[in-house]
Amino acid sequence: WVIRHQSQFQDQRSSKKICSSKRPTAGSLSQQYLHSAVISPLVPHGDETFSLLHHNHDDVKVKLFSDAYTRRADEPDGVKNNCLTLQRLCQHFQASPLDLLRFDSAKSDGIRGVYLNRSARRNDILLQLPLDACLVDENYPEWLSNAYDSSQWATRLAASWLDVFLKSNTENEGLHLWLSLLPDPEFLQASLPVHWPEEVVANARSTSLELAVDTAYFARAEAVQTLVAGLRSSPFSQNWSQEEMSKLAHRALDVVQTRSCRLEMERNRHCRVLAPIFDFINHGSQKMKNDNDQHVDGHANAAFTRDGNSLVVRALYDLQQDEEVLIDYGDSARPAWKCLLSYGFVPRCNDSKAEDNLAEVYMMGQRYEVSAETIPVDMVVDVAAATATDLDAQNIPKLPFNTPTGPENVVLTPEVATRIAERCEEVGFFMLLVPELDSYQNFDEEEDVDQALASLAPTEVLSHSLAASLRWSQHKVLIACAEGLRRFVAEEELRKDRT
Ligand SMILES: C[S@@+](CC[C@H](N)C(=O)[O-])C[C@H]1O[C@@H](n2cnc3c(N)ncnc32)[C@H](O)[C@@H]1O
Repeated sequence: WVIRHQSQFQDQRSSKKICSSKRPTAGSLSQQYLHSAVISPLVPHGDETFSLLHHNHDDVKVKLFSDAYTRRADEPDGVKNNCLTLQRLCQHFQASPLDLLRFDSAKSDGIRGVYLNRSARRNDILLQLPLDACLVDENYPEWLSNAYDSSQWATRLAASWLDVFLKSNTENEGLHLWLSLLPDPEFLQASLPVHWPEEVVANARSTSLELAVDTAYFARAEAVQTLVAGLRSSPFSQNWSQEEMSKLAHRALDVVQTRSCRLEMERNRHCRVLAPIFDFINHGSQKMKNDNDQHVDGHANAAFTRDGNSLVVRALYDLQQDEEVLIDYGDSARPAWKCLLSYGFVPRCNDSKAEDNLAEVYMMGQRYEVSAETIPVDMVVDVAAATATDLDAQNIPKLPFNTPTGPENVVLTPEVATRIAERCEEVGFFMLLVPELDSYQNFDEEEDVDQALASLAPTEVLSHSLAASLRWSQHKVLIACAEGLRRFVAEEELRKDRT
């Protein structure tokens, strides 16, 4: 069992302990929700990642959603064939190989991605794309001012995207085709928590997400302001009202947020890039392994680098024909709340080796984050202080610590482990309950929750489902954590009996 520093997986801000001001305290937490809760129909079944297609309350809307997201209604004629579409993009952008990849949708959840037309060997080049074909944050349009700060790369890249988007009717056929294949703007927007109403963000039950959304909200407002000011002085200004310009700016930032990557350049320089074709590759975690340390379905099987003036994607292993190409999106895709914030989806994390994910637990008014295999030192210390008054130091087992800076003098007693396990189970159960019902508009407590969900627009179904997915993913972490702690307690008791 690993006790880790609270900050091991987190950024500085979210690693701070937060006294619960907004949320109910530990004692009242489950009581309050149990009181009015019913089991959520949005909770996924089995071990599958949550899929909208499993949502059986509004099949029509959900179907509509999946079509709209994977294929634009105005997709140009003659490019229905997935292989040909990608091949045409490769020709336009001088990418190679020409015919190795195709677009396809996963059978399980309908999510579009890039698949192999034939097998590939480890280290083979799956995609080589000239950087000239990409939008690079350094080459932003002249009409953008006030965005020279390095932290404003998203604003610069969004300006480049807007420039291409607004000119796309007259110029470059390849860019036009690429733009026509991008996700439907409304659904893209609905997938990103920065656009969600406060109560939907709260329904995901992650304080880290709530705090990060607050920060992202203000950063977004600033970026939109800069882009709109730029657009006003651009050649396109006369065509758009203020409201339309701000909507466009949001759309550009959504595209950049979910589809750009960071590339290391020469002399320790790096830049942010929006790379057509490459931007259709989905995320798989490099850390997804089973108990025997073998890779499982959905793990990353490719990686990208800059090679001279190209962006190059190579196979990490020997790959089969029809396999989906997956790259690891990096730190912004873990833990799950951060992936939701950044990319608008909740990643599949396997439970037994869930190094990728964390779940929050409030205990005694403090917030902690546990993973399936680790708990923070602070949590152990705080719970021990609250639990034990006369512990016999002789009987306290010393534990191995995997962290080099591990606090060797902190011990996890069976008593403390049991308290934490109980709390994890309690919060884990709470994650399965429907959030405050009044967040579903027009919901009368007497009515069935199905009815309230049926009244949601398709985009609202998406945001509510994603919030439910994050609750589900936290539930799995909490239950795995509790199971691990219970195992530890059982082993300790056995050991005590033997001695
Ligand atoms: C770089 S794009 C990848 C291509 C995208 N699927 C498409 O159809 O345009 C990133 C977006 O794809 C989706 N995505 C990527 N990896 C995913 C995954 N493992 N599970 C679910 N959605 C994923 C998310 O919507 C994300 O914002």
